[in-house]
Amino acid sequence: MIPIKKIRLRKLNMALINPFTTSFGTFNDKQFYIIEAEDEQGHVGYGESVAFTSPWYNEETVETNRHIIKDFLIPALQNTTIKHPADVGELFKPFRRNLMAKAAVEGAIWDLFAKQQNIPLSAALGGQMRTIDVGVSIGIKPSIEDLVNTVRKSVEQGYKRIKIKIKPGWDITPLSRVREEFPDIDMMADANSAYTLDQIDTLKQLDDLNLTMIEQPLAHDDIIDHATLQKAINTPVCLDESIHSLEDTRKAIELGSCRIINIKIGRVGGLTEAKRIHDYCMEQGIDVWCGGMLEAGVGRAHNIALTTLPNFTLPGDTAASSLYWHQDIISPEVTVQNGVIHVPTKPGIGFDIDVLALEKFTVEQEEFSLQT
Ligand SMILES: O=C(O)CCC(=O)C1=CC=C[C@@H](O)[C@@H]1C(=O)O
Ligand SMILES: [Mg+2]
Repeated sequence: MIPIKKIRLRKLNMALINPFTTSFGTFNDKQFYIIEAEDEQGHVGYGESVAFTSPWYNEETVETNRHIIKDFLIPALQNTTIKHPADVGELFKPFRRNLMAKAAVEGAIWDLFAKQQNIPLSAALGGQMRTIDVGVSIGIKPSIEDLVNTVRKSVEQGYKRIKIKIKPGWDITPLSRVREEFPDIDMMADANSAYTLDQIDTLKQLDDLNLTMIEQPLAHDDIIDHATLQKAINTPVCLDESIHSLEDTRKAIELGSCRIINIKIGRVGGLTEAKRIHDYCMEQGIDVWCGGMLEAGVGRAHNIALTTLPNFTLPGDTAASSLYWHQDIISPEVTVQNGVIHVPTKPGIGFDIDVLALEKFTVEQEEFSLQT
């Protein structure tokens, strides 16, 4: 039984070190919710929502998070006995989608559970890896030289994999230049659904670049055209936005839509579903890696715990805090030594919360008492 006395919603606003460009424009800072679940003994579990302030990645926003968590998810937890964090997903099933809101609340309960059991979150999930390999994600750059210099810096920092964002008009030429400069690096491209099958000839040219994968080249809600594309190219297709559940995963694999899956805890509704997808992909021989959503330290810590599961065979996007934040909300911050993160062994997410930083970045907070 996981007794929860109160749940706190904190809206944070943190300035990004590097602006993040999406189809909605460029973000210079990130607003997001941290969820705190506290028990009678004073243990506090932390979860982080990865929703942005605009619905460019999926249908959720910071504001929809508040509405769904306050008006549906917390009331669903009232007068309910939660025996294990895996029960939370079942409880939230009647509410459609809003997976990032669900994942943030479930994540706080997973962290609280692990702290109550006095075990690391990684152990609670069944993970055993003591170190994890990580890569970096590089956005669209103003020039090819700028891209090459950014790749060089990341390689010198020892990152195990370089992910480069592409779009029509910024694809084969910049990638070829990087490959020319760095013939042996583990390089992948992320298209964020910028292509259609009309550009299949361009996508076929990726096969000359020895990429480890092309991530989400086609529509965000497609697995049919991705299956057509995967049959036409040798480069493994990796799905991100198309996969929201174990069921989506099963269908994509049956159709041959991909050979790799980027698992993001927020996109699939939480750690329980993320673990189910991991386990199914392991049975089916599909490699997985843990994607990033520009998380602060709490979300980063959850990603690290998940990535200790055995089928996370490919470097993920959980890079060091210092690539994103002037100051993170955890202590110590996430650091990367030669492309490797050492998994924390303390109970729960394994990092302390930097309470002063948390307060400094909190722009709003609400607290709800729970009868569980
Ligand atoms: O957290 C990171 O550094 C990775 C961020 C990142 O690459 C992405 C975040 C959200 C959507 C995409 O733009 C992209 C991705 O495809 O994972
Ligand atoms: Mg992606």
